[in-house]
Amino acid sequence: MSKSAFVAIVGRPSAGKSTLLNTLCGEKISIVTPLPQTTRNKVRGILTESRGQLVFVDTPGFHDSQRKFNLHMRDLVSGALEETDMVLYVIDATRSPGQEEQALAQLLTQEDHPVITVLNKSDAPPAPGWEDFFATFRDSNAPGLSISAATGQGIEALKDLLFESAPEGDPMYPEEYYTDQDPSFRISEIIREQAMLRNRDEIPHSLYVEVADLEEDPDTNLLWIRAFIVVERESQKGIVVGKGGTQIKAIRQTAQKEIARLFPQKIHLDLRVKASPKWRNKDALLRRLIR
Ligand SMILES: Nc1nc2c(ncn2[C@@H]2O[C@H](COP(=O)(O)OP(=O)(O)OP(=O)(O)O)[C@@H](O)[C@H]2O)c(=O)[nH]1
Repeated sequence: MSKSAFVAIVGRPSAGKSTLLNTLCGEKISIVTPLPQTTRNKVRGILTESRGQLVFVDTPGFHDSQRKFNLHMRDLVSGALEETDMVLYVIDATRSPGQEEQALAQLLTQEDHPVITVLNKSDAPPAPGWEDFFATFRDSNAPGLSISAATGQGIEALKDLLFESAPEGDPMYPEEYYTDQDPSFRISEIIREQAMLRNRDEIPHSLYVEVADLEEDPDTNLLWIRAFIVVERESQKGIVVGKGGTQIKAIRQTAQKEIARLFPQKIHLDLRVKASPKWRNKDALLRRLIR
């Protein structure tokens, strides 16, 4: 009988959840940047092997704060836990445990589902404090495993553990699927990754990407995409566009290349910047962005 499970990946911002999802599934599913809280949506990656199927839900980094934006993200984490069979708890071993980690660990001790805890970034020197942390925490959860999502170290052992702990069941998705995201979402995530990487110091979290139009021309085998990078303030538009448009051009070119790797068609990306004041406090928009 084969195994089948929904697995929620949880952890503090920048713990390496998206990198781990990509390493486990062998495809670039979730965007990865060095900035915390890059992941805003539940993203599914699917790993199918002869021993079964694991469907991963990549949750936003857990953040213990009252801001509206963070509250939405926290609801999303709790929601993701309800829908899953197992939890993969990712810890960044290079950062000492703090209050946030305690809060998350506490939340997970109340979990009915199996929790598999991994110490990530084992390729880098560990921070102090983890031994004490585990003395109070590890007993109530699954054994810890040292891994590196970046180098792949410990990933096979982790897969073994995940499949062993998964309940029996039939696959939920066809074998060839590795994600169930819709195309415009994947396109917007690729553009957002590039925009964030290139605006690191100035406006990291105050931008989102809207795919306004997707048109396919079967005669020329061209996929035409119009997308907007939306910033909070008029004054931020110039930063994203860059001197003489060099920055937006670079974002467009790199994103277009990345998108072309996912689709069989030739890609034309028309990319523009616009301002939508205070988008982060608008409830309706947040609900649409954080699905
Ligand atoms: N050295 C090292 N760096 C890693 C490893 N895994 C992830 N990183 C880096 O850690 C940073 C954050 O990685 P992400 O995968 O985006 O982290 P995340 O937990 O999904 O972050 P959020 O989206 O903010 O919740 C990136 O710069 C990664 O390259 C690892 O195993 N070793």
